[in-house]
Amino acid sequence: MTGFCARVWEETASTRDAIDALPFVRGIGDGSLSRERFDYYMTQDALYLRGYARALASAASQAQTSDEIAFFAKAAHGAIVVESSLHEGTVGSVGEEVRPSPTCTAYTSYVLSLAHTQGYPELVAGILPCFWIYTDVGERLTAKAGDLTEHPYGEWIATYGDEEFARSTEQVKAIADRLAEGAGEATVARMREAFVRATAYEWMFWDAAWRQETWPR
Ligand SMILES: Cc1ncc(CN)c(N)n1
Repeated sequence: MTGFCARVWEETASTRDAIDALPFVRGIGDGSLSRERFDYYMTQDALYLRGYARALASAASQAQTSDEIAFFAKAAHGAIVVESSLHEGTVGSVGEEVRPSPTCTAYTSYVLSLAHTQGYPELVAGILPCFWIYTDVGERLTAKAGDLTEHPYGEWIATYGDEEFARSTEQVKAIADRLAEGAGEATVARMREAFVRATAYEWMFWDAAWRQETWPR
């Protein structure tokens, strides 16, 4: 692996180690996570996916090739329909009365700010950790858990350990590498910043779920 993705993956190694060490992630893996914490996470994640799907749709509108337009449009549909159905199966339909947590608000606002205030390369770089971190965690948890049929979070682990999801991740990585190759130094620096920040938000999102974060009253 060479190029932009290899560099930012290396650069975020400590954040990724910290993700693996999170009690929430360990608890999903060994099944010890409380239902209450998992339901909090799934509810917030359903809200996150609505914002994230908008960012993917924006990437589709900014893409310059038919393949990339189709890829991001399909990914937006997948986030809002396929992934959200996993959430609905767990916590039901999340209504307007549920408030996004501070971290959920911050992460979705951040990816949407990339969509509206930066260029397509920065947006792709900011969208990538959502694919790559979940593939990475999903593959490791799948390998560790073995047979998922009796696992309390088996459906969640199988969704992100899935080969189709991993193929989508590879496609976004290839797009990011291609965009970085053709971009100037300043754009690549902003792409790097977007990738690093979104990776940190992935850590924060699981940590917030563990704490069942709320707004100050
Ligand atoms: C916060 C978050 N990041 C990533 C994913 C995987 N699409 C997700 N469902 N939620």
